[in-house]
Amino acid sequence: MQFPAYATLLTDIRDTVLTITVNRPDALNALSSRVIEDLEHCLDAVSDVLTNDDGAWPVRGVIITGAGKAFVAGADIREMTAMSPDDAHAYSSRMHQVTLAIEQLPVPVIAAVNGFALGGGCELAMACDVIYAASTASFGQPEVSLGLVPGFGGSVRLPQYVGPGLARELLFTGRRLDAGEAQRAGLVTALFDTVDDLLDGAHSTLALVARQSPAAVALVKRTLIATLGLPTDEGLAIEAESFRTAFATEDKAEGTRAFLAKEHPSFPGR
Ligand SMILES: CCCCCCCCCCCCC[C@H](O)CC(=O)SCCNC(=O)CCNC(=O)[C@H](O)C(C)(C)COP(=O)(O)OP(=O)(O)OC[C@H]1O[C@@H](n2cnc3c(N)ncnc32)[C@H](O)[C@@H]1OP(=O)(O)O
Repeated sequence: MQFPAYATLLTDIRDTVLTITVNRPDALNALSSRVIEDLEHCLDAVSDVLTNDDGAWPVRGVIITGAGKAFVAGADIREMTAMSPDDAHAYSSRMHQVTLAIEQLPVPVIAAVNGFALGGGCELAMACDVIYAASTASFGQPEVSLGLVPGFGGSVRLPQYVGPGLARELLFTGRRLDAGEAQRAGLVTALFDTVDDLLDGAHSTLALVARQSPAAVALVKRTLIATLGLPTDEGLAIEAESFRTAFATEDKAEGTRAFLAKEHPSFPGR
């Protein structure tokens, strides 16, 4: 799978794992209009390749990380100074579509947070399926210190990650969490000493995913997102439908066959 050269992103595919690196280190990878456009195009390209039904899965997992000492230090404050309220609403809506595009990718997306994940950076990480962090990472939603409020999903996703009480404290104070506090709060799933260990850890997790049924992994991601926050009975009804869907897949036939034959499955991917 080939990607065009993006002005603000680096892309690299290794062993079916696509790594997307936000690459504006001089501005701590701040989300400019150009970064947003590049993210939209890159995610569209991945989605186009993965939403066919030929069973080909050139990408089984995605890592999003940042170049230099930041993951993403938020929306570009320079660009926002001249932004009108209507433009701000339009960009917020565009960024919401970026988060939804990440959620709709049929493969797991790991945010490998290597440094500052603030404002839109923390929100980008929370749109991913799992957040891994290096000990150098920090998180926060400092929008109130700029006279702003979150515009990239933080008001919705932060309470889902850390609970309503801590989310309120973080959004009201704008204070940061270091990597350890972020892990204890449930925002970070795994903590690594160095950025190299962080990226290796994310690759290792996605290598384990790549050994599983692509169709089942895509289906369970879809189910997790569809049921998030629903009343239990409604969530269970969606799960039952997903269970039905799995039984119609070639992967289910292969997975159950291989187990009984005491073989490793060779999943068709559909
Ligand atoms: C017209 C089109 C506009 C499209 C763009 C806007 C899209 C809007 C989309 C909406 C969705 C986003 C909504 C989000 O919820 C809102 C936000 O994210 S608000 C911003 C939140 N982030 C912050 O407040 C962090 C700001 N940065 C800092 O506090 C500090 O930089 C730091 C991270 C603590 C690091 O401090 P230092 O180590 O001292 O480093 P410097 O401060 O010197 O920074 C180095 C260099 O980077 C520049 N920079 C840092 N952060 C940003 C930023 N967010 N935007 C722009 N530039 C940034 C900083 O100015 C320095 O540059 P230099 O002075 O060297 O030129």
